[in-house]
Amino acid sequence: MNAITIDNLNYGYQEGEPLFQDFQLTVPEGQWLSIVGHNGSGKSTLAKLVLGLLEAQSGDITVFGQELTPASLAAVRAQVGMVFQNPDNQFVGATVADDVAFGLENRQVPSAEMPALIEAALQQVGMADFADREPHTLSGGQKQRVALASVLALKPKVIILDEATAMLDPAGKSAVLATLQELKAKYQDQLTLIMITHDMDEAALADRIVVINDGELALDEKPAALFVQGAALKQLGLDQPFETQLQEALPKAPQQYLSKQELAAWLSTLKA
Ligand SMILES: Nc1ncnc2c1ncn2[C@@H]1O[C@H](COP(=O)(O)OP(=O)(O)OP(=O)(O)O)[C@@H](O)[C@H]1O
Repeated sequence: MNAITIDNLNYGYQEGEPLFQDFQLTVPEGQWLSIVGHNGSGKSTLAKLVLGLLEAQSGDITVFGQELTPASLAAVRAQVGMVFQNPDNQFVGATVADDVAFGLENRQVPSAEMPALIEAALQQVGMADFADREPHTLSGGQKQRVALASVLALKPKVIILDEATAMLDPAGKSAVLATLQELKAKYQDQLTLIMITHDMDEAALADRIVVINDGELALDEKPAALFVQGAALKQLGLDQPFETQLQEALPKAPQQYLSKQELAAWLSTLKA
């Protein structure tokens, strides 16, 4: 089954200025998809269209077989969670636990069931010990993990992360990405991840990367196949990952794509 199908999507913010024209994208259930593209290419707009925060001028968006319409909006949103870029704009609760509770209350989960659900969600992101903390006392990475817990508590089948690590320091970013990897390992095909990012190291974690360029799907590849396309990426305003640039600058390096770990292993075989 497909998690998301976007068919012949047409959307523009202004009349006569289309951003997406007959746009197509299918995301199979359980896939980890990265969406990359230069600033203003349409990535966030696409996420907002899938969540029904924006309404397409025409075309169909289907989430697990259910077409997105005003009538199905609530049912579709129940399946799709979203984590945004700014960790400070995502909190409504006075404490971490209150914040996770907020979404559950909206879903009218009986209050007797809430403590266990909150505890389980916080545990999954390694934040169970912070339940009573005020969100403003957390680091950026911790805040994003709580935002993820608030989404997870609602048991979504799809999580969209829109530049969710962009404002984090390296440690915060690593913690969020490690959490995502753990979640994916745990839920496997039960969880579809769509990660909008500028960061190629982050995109490398996905099963598949699509490059959006001015509302068009420019490239659609597995990470290893995308990263060797340096010239095409440059033309689309993107860089290869650092290790791929390094590999290509080394005259004797293997010609095929090497991950960071594989390149390090190859470098360590070289004699001084
Ligand atoms: N509310 C809006 N009203 C009018 N135009 C908008 C609005 N939001 C975005 N746009 C325009 O639509 C285009 C796509 O923007 P979008 O935010 O989807 O791109 P993006 O790929 O997510 O960019 P970034 O990487 O900078 O977040 C841009 O040209 C942007 O200026």
